[in-house]
Amino acid sequence: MTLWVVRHAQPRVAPGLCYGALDLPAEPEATAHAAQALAQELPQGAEVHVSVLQRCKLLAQHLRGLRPDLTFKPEPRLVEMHFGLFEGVAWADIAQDAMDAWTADFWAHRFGGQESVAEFMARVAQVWDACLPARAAGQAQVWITHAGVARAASLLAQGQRTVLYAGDWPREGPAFGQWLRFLP
Ligand SMILES: Cc1cc2ncn([C@H]3O[C@H](COP(=O)(O)O)[C@@H](O)[C@H]3O)c2cc1C
Repeated sequence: MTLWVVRHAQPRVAPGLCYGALDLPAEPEATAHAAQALAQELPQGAEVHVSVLQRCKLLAQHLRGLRPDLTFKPEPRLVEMHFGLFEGVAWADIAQDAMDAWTADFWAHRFGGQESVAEFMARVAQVWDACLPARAAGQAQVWITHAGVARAASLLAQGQRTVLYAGDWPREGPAFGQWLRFLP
């Protein structure tokens, strides 16, 4: 059964800031608009796993109002990758050395000192695997989450669980308020 991976609507953030797990608010109007579109798309009785950051919770809250048939579960493992010391810092103000250290060891380095791509992929893979039995049993699954998580899901859908080189990290992800669909 299908898995929908939905990205929250536009967050309120200055352009050029590095934010991953920073708990930014989402634009209320854009969120309401995204919920309307999603409410028309999702099948009856789907199970919705929601990142615990407020930009995702707000979209889930709107969706709940429109679709009382859905069930919602908070899922901390669907939060965006944590950039540690660099959360809330302008990308332009992050030292080139820090960027280079990450590129040199993309998989295992903790950019900002908090979380590596390996650790991030491992927690997203846990949720992916946990959803498989329900999908196999015909229960549609939905994640309300972030761009990095959606890219991780694209890799998992192809059976790829390791990304050793920065150049192999997917470029394309859903735009704000949009989603990817993974068929059975
Ligand atoms: C390896 C990696 C590199 C990233 N660079 C930016 N983001 C992620 O952090 C930001 C927050 O996403 P959202 O707006 O959906 O909450 C985005 O720019 C997204 O691409 C990354 C995520 C990962 C895993």
